[in-house]
Amino acid sequence: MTDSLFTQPQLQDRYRETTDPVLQLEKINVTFDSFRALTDLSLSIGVGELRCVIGPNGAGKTTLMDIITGKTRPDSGTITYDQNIDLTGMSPVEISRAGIGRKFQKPTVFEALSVTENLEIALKMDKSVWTSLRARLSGEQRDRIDEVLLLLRLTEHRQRPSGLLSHGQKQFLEIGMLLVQEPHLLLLDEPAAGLTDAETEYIAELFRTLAGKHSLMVVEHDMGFVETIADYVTVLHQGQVLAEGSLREVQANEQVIDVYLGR
Ligand SMILES: Nc1ncnc2c1ncn2[C@@H]1O[C@H](COP(=O)(O)OP(=O)(O)OP(=O)(O)O)[C@@H](O)[C@H]1O
Repeated sequence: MTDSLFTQPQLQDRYRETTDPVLQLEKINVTFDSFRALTDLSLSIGVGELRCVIGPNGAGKTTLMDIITGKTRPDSGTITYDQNIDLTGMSPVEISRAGIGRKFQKPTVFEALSVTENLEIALKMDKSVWTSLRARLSGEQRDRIDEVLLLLRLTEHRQRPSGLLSHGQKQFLEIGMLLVQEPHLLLLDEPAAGLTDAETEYIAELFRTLAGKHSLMVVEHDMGFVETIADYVTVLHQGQVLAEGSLREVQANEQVIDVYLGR
């Protein structure tokens, strides 16, 4: 089922290998007043990779997502998406249209609207809420919504006002709102926060399914969840990359143990 939804190749896909970077950050610096939130940060994420970013509070994880999505402008450095798109001068809307979707930690669904209506709005991000609700969906768009409802286990709740969903269902709906837009790169901030064990297990399985067809960058504190999903982990500390590698490798790193994992 996911195959038909997530294999809409872009023209350049056939020239890409999974080792090619979908996102490259080089020497990014971000300063708030005189505080250095990111310092000379360089990071590369491969096509189809599932990357986890971990690190203590204040390490710069949210700021990292903010500069990728255009919410915050870096003072210096370059951000290259899909090998030749320079994100540094683009607006958040342009970046989203280029294929980068972001899910914030707190669900931000339209609570008065039904589950399906939320997905319809997400499909037509370029229109206002009411215009998009009145606009007719194509058959293909309806199919895509149905597939996402099924994938996120929301089919039987499709007519319910979203405000009546559980916290986990709202998180799933928001992930669905990203998926209907078919992003190439998904940025997810603590997607497992507040989920039940069963929901966490399902979301881990879902992310593993999405990886390969999408690239994912997941910021997460729950090490059990990171262990289940991550191929490769980046540890941030004080706005810099402290370590990178498999979870086992970074867990064995003395500096990572000192500043984040504890002894
Ligand atoms: N707009 C801002 N103005 C001033 N300082 C900021 C601003 N945004 C972030 N900071 C500071 O930058 C540092 C990095 O913050 P950031 O939110 O990116 O960290 P984080 O790793 O996401 O932390 P957490 O795990 O607590 O969410 C923090 O010390 C924070 O106080």
